Amino acid sequence: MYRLIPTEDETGDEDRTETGSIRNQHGFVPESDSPSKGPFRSIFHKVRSLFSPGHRPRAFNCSWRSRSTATTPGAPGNRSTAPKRKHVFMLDRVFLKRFWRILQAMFRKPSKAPWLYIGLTLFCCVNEAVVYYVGTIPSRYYKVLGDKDMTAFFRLLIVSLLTVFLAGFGKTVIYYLGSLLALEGRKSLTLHFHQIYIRPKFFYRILMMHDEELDNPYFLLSSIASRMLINPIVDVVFYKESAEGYFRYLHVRFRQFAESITFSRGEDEARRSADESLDVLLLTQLDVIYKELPLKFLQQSVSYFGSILSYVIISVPIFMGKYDDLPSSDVSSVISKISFVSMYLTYQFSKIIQCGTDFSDVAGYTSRLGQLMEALDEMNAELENIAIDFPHEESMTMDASIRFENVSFDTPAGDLIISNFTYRFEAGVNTMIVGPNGAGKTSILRAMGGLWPVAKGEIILPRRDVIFLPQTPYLTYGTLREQLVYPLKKTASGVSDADVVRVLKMARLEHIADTIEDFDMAYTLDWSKMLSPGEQQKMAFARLFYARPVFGVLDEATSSMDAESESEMFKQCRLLNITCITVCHHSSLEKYHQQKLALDGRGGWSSFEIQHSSDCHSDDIPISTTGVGVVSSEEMEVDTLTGNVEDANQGYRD
Ligand SMILES: Nc1ncnc2c1ncn2[C@@H]1O[C@H](COP(=O)(O)OP(=O)(O)OP(=O)(O)O)[C@@H](O)[C@H]1O
Repeated sequence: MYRLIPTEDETGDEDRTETGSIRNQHGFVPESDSPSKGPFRSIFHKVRSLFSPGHRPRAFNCSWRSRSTATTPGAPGNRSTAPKRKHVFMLDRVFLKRFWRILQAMFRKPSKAPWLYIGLTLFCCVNEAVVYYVGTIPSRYYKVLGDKDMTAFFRLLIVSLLTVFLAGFGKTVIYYLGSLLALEGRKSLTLHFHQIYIRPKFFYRILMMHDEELDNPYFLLSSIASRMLINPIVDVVFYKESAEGYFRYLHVRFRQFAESITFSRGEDEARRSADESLDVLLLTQLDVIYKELPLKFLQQSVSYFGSILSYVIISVPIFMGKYDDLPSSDVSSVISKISFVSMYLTYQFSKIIQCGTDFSDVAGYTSRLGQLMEALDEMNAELENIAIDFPHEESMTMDASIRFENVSFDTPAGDLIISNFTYRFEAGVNTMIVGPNGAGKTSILRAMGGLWPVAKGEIILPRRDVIFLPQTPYLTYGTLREQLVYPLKKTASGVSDADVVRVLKMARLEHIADTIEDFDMAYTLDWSKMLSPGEQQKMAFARLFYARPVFGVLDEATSSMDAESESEMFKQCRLLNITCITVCHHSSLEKYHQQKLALDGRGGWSSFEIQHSSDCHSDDIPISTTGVGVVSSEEMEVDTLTGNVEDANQGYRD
């Protein structure tokens, strides 16, 4: 039996529940928040609220930076009072800055995009000259036919056929170069994002971060037409892209949780949310269509107007008698030429207007990409500013240990996890971390792994000798050999077949070695679908046994295994000298550990040596007490496994 003093803030846990930003998240604001003018308006309103700064899909809800927003009106945790702020994305200095960054990313070395762009521009210029020449051909026909000049006619015929082919060839090359440029641009931009986004520490952080309001205070003097016609489109294109992203994300989640949804008969709910998000998406698309209508109208009108204008222009000199001296064939030729030139000019003018529509799309995408880039920048700066962010890495010394020195840190929502925590995980001493749900057991591991920053103190660990095993391991697509060496795919070829079989046997997965004949066959099937949850956890242990680190940090890593397999995993760890730091809920795991670290869920903690006599469970004696949770026989009893104050020791007696 052991006792803990609860910290002064008895309500801490409840507060966390109420203000924790992940608790109250829905894709949409409550109906009461929506305008009451029918479902159409209501859904439209949802479009805005869905992508308002306060909204985030569930997995994206946390940020240390936005801690204050978690408790302010309009923050995710207070959805019902969220003000409906409207984001407006405009053509302004921020847009230009973002656009410039995107261009830099697209055109950076070793991309072929710059050369393609230069080639495309040159070709377009040459082709424009050819097209112009083709356009003037009919006027020459008027002339040669009017003069009944057969030689000139056949000469013109050959020349015009050649130029027409040349123009067709030019258009095809332009299409080809344009497509290559699009592919190359996409490749360099995506590689750029991969490079800055999928990398240590960053990946997790960015997925956990908040949407930030990246409004800008700057405005450039853009034209009135742009303000009136293009800017509204930029705005809606942004929302359309967001809606598209959310819609796809939802479907990815359905795929991921298909089994759970089916077990809980959640198909109707899934369909409802899919339908709803489709409504939102379609409405944003409709919005884009409506907003583009004025531009389309202008564009179409200009092109029709051009054809009439040409005759208006030519009528002036004709009625003024300027061509009275010319033969009628020459007059027809002049009329044809002038009409072509004016139609050509109006066509080019309408293309400029078309560019406005296209550009508004580009501006919408730019807003979205720009926001992502800025968020990544901020995250980067944040990481660099956190002095004690990533635990110090040390190479292995004789004194192998993981040390927390006076460490305090909070959740991203600002709730205290642990305060002044000084602790040493010794190599050779298996330690279990226990405490009620939400006490911060996994958070300690997050801090250890550098996923969460610590506000104070220092964590020192021999990082290369620590491997983390989460409750749900990540299984990659690929061969069995690659699965075992994950994440060091390149080293897979160095693993012999005998080694593969050996570690699989240790992890009680020998049947997989029997089933799979070729360890290098890349299975297109998802491994996580081929293996049961317990087998997936065993695969993670197989990786651990292969890597043989000094510390294996196990976050409920055996929760899906049968008791015998679980025991086998700890036995193998002992044989391989892997020290286990285990987050768990079951007292049955005590027999594999020598030390216990108990969190009380209020920032307090305490540590105990586990006595391994047959009836000793209720007699655990605290061997060290530091920090907030000071042990005292006079204080409240807390069962650190269940977190249940009344039920203290019940689990042990059982
Ligand atoms: N990304 C996050 N943003 C905000 N709060 C979080 C986040 N992740 C966890 N928390 C909060 O941090 C607290 C500690 O979470 P943690 O996962 O460490 O608990 P735990 O002790 O491992 O719980 P369990 O026994 O249920 O696994 C919880 O209150 C949880 O709501």
